[in-house]
Amino acid sequence: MIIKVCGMREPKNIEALQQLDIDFMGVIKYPKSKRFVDQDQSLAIEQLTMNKGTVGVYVNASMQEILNDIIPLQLDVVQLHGDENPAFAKALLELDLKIFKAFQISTDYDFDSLRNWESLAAEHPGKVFFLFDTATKHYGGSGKKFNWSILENYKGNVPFILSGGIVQMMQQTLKT
Ligand SMILES: O=C(O)c1ccccc1NCC(=O)[C@H](O)[C@H](O)COP(=O)(O)O
Repeated sequence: MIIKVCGMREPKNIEALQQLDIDFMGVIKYPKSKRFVDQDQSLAIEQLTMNKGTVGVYVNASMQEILNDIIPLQLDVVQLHGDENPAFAKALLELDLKIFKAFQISTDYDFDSLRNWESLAAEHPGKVFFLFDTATKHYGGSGKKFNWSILENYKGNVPFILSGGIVQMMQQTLKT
C-alpha cells in the first residue's frame, strides 16, 4: 500500500510530514483550489530537503506550467486531475516523471472508458497509477468518500490509489 498526503503548503507542515511513514506528499497546483500553492510557496518548498516523493496536482494545466514546477517542487509524480489525455501523460513519462491519473467516480462509472489509459500504463510498467476520487464539479478536494464497492466493476490491472474523504479511522478497512 502507498500513502499520499495531499494539500501540503506550509514548510513547517512539510517538515513535520517528513517524520511520518508515508510515501508521497501532494501539492495542489490548481488555482481554483483552496489548497493552491502559489509561486512564493513553491520557492519556499524548493529550499526544503525532501525524503518523500512529491506529487504536483494539476487540472488541465499546460505542459509549460508543469515543466516550470519540476525543479522548485522537486516533482517525482504529476497527478493529472482534469480532462487530460494519454498523449499528454506520455510526454511527461518521457521526462522520467511518474503519472497518477485521477478519475472522478460516480455510481454508474464506465470503467471501459479507461482502456486508452490502461494501454499507456502497459507501455510504461510501474510508472502509471490510477487515482479514483469522488466525483465533484470542482474536480477534486470534495472531502467526501465515494462508495468503494463500485470498484468491484474495475477489472483492469493498473494499480490504483483511493482518494476522497479518507480519514484515519478507515485505516483498517484500507488494509483489507
Ligand atoms: O484538493 C483539492 O483542492 C483539489 C482540487 C482539484 C483537484 C484535485 C484536488 N485534490 C487532489 C487530491 O488528490 C485530493 O487529495 C483528493 O481530491 C481528496 O481530497 P479530499 O476530497 O479533500 O479528501
